[in-house]
Amino acid sequence: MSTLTSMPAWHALQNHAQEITHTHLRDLFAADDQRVERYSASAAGLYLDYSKNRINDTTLALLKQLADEVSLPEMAQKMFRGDKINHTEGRAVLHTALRSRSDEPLLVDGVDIRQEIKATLAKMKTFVEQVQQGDWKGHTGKQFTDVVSIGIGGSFLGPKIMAESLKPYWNKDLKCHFVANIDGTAISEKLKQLDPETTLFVMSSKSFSTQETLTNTLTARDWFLAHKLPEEAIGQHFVAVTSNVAAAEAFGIDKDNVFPMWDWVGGRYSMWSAIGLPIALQIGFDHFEQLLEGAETMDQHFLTAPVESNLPMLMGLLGVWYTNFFGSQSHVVLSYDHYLRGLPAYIQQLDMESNGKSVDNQSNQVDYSTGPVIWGGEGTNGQHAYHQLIHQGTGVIPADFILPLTSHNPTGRHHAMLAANCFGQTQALMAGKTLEEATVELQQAGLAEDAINALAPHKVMPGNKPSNTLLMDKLTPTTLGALVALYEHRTFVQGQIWQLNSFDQWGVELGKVLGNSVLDDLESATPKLNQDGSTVSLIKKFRNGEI
Ligand SMILES: O=P(O)(O)OC[C@H]1O[C@](O)(CO)[C@@H](O)[C@@H]1O
Repeated sequence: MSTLTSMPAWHALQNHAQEITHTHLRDLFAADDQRVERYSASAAGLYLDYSKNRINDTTLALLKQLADEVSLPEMAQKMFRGDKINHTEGRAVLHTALRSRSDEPLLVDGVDIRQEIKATLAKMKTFVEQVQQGDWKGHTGKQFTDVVSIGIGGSFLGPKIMAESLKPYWNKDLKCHFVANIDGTAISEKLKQLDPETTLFVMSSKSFSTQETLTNTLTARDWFLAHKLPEEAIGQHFVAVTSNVAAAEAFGIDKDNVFPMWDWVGGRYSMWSAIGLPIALQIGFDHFEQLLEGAETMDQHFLTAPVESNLPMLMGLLGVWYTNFFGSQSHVVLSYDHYLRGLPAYIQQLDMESNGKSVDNQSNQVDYSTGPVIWGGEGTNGQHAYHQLIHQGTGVIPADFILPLTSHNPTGRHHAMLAANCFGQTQALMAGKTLEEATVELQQAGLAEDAINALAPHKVMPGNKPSNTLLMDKLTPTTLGALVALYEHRTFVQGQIWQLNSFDQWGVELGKVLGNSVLDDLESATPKLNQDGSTVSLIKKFRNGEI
């Protein structure tokens, strides 16, 4: 038995789950007209209603006890102060420092990283302003109209989704595009739309060794030079963001055009660093700073608020409650805002790359479930698709509903209808529809008894399906920064409970290595073909160009 599953709080939660599983959320609401007041909290411009969860005061007390037994508050302090909690890579985890305005020195290996962060932000600000004002132009003297950000994983999804989410704040004279995939179609389709004279490329790679990013950058460079622009123009049109400045220089990027980042920032936590340069180019540096400010406010809330009102703690602990005591294997994130349609994919990367692990911090195989599948999409679209499974499927799929109260595009009754659908879904998931209610409905519709008996069970909605509702006044850089930081800390909370290192990602490495050996076999005149039968057969089909 692992340390976690032998903790007193874990046992108490197991027993408590047996009891509460017989209680319906409907009854909990009926018994307590103050339930939403008691089970809601606000911070950093966000309001969390967690009353539609299968919890009572005992649940919360036991989850808090579990957090204490795994020393969660101390672990959070360790992360913020720069202890090397990413122990498998020997690295500190300091994305929080990127958005902190504190002047107190923060040392990593004897270096005060506050100064490096400040200097990099200043360099970003100058660059963004130069591009916006046309002081940094293309080689032929034309102002930039397009930015192509080339990167993948954490060096892609954060910038892309934040830029997309903040469209109302865009600098209208500049359009950021994003290319990640090694599929040549991605970059080819993008380049077809662009004029090299007015295009700026930002190459983002923490390691500066990622196959997709290096290859796409070389393709972009070839395209650029093929348009009769000289080699010496590269310096004006290509900049890089990396922690490996030497490799960027060796690749041909001018040293002055390299924006540094550091190994104490995980890729999926890096949009707050210079990896966020495309965001700053798209929305302006002031708005980028507001994004950081929103995140910093959430950081302080996470560090200081008691568990009962601590949004990341509550959301993280509730996730553990369902994963480990109700057998939930997935968690759905539903954005009721078109601009936030990409957020579920961002949280998917953040959470699944962080907590998709099965070996604990003591290097033992875990004997409990860890990170669930994170998925989701945009409301109301999902209501006409996968919500069916959430309502009437066999498992428990906890859901987060996210809604800004004010739209950036007030249009007739649209926003009220959007909100009504959002709230209505949480109500339906919670309350459901009983057999008696379904029967009465069908009787009122005039159906015969046999038909009612056959149909009514299909119309039963079990309800008792948990959800959180997250509201904000409006989607702004500040509230978005707080929202993303909330999910980062939620991921941290769960990783700590599960005793995982949420900051490495060894699992993706094997695929990269094998991919390279397969590539040799696809291209070599004398392939080794020493893989398994299936892989060899696939390689041969590719080489022959026919199935
Ligand atoms: O920024 P890099 O070093 O190019 O890495 C890109 C991504 O690749 C990964 O290492 C996983 O493949 C991510 O963690 C990272 O964000």
